[in-house]
Amino acid sequence: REANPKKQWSMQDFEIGKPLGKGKFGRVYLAREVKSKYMVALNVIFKEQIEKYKIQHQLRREMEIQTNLRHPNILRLYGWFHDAERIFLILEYAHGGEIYGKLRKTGHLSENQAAIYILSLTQALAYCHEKDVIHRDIKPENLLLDHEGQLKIADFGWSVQSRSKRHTICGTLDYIAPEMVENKAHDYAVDNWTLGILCYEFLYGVPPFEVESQRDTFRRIMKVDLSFPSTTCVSAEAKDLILRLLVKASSKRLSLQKIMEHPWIVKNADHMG
Ligand SMILES: Nc1ncnc(NCCc2cnc(NC(=O)Nc3cccc(C(F)(F)F)c3)s2)c1Br
Repeated sequence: REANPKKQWSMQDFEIGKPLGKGKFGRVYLAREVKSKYMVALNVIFKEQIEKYKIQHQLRREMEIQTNLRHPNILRLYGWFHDAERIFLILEYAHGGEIYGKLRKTGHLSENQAAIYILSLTQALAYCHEKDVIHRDIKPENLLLDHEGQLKIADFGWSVQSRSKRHTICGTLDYIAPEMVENKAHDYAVDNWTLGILCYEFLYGVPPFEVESQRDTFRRIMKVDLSFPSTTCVSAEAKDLILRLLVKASSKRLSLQKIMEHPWIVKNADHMG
């Protein structure tokens, strides 16, 4: 069912329900589109916040990027509207809420569940990278679950259209210096690093470099100071995948394609995709 893209939406089209969570600059509510009775999530953003932090361009970029993305593991942005003081994002409603909640409740996920989520994330990121989109802010808070437990990447508020568009526009790549090419590769590889962080967090219940002070976390990341607590039993294959993703040299991180073929994924993700 495709929302009519041309339609001008307004508050009159929706009945507002319970709050679903706190957004960055406002709140998210469950809402029902009156005519179709379709359930959506309405993200209410206050204009004075957007103006205060001068992030109008980011919000506009999210809308442009999101309207072109269609993937089972990417939360849909159906449209938006605004009134005098607020902007409303009309979003796909993820009935299962944030993965964060599930992780906090269970402590850590089974290898099977973790592998299914990592495979879904990898497929969604492969799709984004094909469209020259880098999310850059993949974290448990931005990962939602639909009514079937399917993972949905949400909140492209920090994503960018990568520069590769400009390369192709200028036609030849012959004159691009290696560091420029490396730089492009570097852009994409941030999401691969994050997959390693998430894989660790799904299996151990905490991110690998979490320590009290921000400074120490930064130091541990730069040293890739990684250890696997023996308190939680995790397979050697899972550790192998994490070690191939948490690599300082961005070009040396396992590619999205190679993640999908990794023994731990092949063995544990029963390919729900
Ligand atoms: N159960 C649920 N089912 C569906 N959704 C839920 N929560 C909303 C998840 C989001 C998806 N997309 C988002 N996008 C933004 O927030 N964008 C945004 C907002 C302000 C400023 C900016 C910017 F200016 F910084 F770009 C960008 S939030 C929940 Br809980």
